[in-house]
Amino acid sequence: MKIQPHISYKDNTMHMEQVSITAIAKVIPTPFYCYSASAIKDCYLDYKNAFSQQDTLICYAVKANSNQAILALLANLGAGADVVSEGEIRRALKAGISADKIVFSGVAKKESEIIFALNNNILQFNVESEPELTLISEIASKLNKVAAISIRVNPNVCANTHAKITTGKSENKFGIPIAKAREVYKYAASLSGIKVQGVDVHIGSQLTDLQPFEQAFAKVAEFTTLLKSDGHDISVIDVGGGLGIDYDENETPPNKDAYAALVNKQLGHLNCKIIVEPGRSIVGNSGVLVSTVVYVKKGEERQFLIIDAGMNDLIRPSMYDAYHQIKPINHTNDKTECYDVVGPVCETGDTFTKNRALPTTQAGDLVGILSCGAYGSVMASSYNTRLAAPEVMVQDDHFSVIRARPTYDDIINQDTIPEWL
Ligand SMILES: Cc1ncc(COP(=O)(O)O)c(C=O)c1O
Ligand SMILES: N[C@@H](CCCC[NH3+])C(=O)O
Repeated sequence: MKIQPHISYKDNTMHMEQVSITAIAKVIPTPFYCYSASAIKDCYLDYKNAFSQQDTLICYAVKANSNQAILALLANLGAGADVVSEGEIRRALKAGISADKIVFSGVAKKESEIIFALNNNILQFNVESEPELTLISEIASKLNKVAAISIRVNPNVCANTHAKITTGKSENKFGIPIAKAREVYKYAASLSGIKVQGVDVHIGSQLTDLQPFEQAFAKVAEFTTLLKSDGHDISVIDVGGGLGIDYDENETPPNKDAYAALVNKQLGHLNCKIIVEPGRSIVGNSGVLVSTVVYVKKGEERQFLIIDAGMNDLIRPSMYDAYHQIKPINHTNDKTECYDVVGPVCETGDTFTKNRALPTTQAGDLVGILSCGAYGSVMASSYNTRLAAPEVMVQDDHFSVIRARPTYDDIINQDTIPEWL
């Protein structure tokens, strides 16, 4: 039985591609993240095919999952990168993504990061404010460099997603209000060390319908036409990321073909190079967080499945009330019971789901939390002095550890006790 393109049950055991997750858990203690290389590759190629009629660069949003193995896999396929820090630029370069395919987003680019990006000759800065523009101009002039820029416009569009991941409303910190952006382009064109080349927009993440994109892109199209009539040489439109995935079995977010067709319909006539910055829709459904049930605890009102993964490993449910499918790794029981699935962290919010019907489960059983490839391991912390879950990548019939579990010494020795104590 298939549960996701590269995840299925064979002999009642969950397999990722052809590898039994139980077999992995015999050698890697839980909790661990497990990713399918083929799932990532297929999602990237779906984008590539969807945009094959348009001059497009797919810049994977590194923040979604920045493991070097995933970046290298995407680099080998020709992907560029959307980055938001010097650290992510370093990761992308080290994985083999060339600088001329790197776009730098983010509201708080610091001087040192701008210097680093300019010295590495990245493709484009996505500028989010006037002070940032001034600073980039000053630094570029000093370094005798020219910074190619797009300005991220904020179209004030409702993305119909969770408030904490909505970025294109006027109350959000991102971008420059589209109504004010014309003046800012004029200012940008007057600055030394700046080459105005494009327009950028990103309205939020986990969008499950195309209508907000349509609204935003319509505004961007109209604005780009205006900029061109003002004499700006606009050759790039960066449409950001945000395409959602199916966390729930019943969800059917738009596919990449429909999304690409919309981009073409709204922006194709402008004859610009299109940059897309997908994160979640490339890696999200490739990953499972595998965990062991430590105890089954019967409370007065609830029954708790206490597992060895916590909110420090996967914060999405406690941070955004996010839904993730939870499945037994060994499906041996057709009877179901209702459980709250909780982790070991000393917070009531360390809850993955409440009152969910799951196959009857016992201590020692393995469970898989699905769709954890994006914004899972990258958002992990060592809260409660817990060791970061290792990461494993599967391809066909083999797997490799792509990030090992640190040791307690690794994390405890990061602290130093001042000698005066
Ligand atoms: C500027 C920018 N680009 C791309 C992304 C990637 O978004 P997603 O993972 O939803 O595709 C984000 C995250 O929301 C972002 O802030
Ligand atoms: N961290 C968010 C997505 C944020 C996207 C970054 N701008 C999530 O897990 O859904």
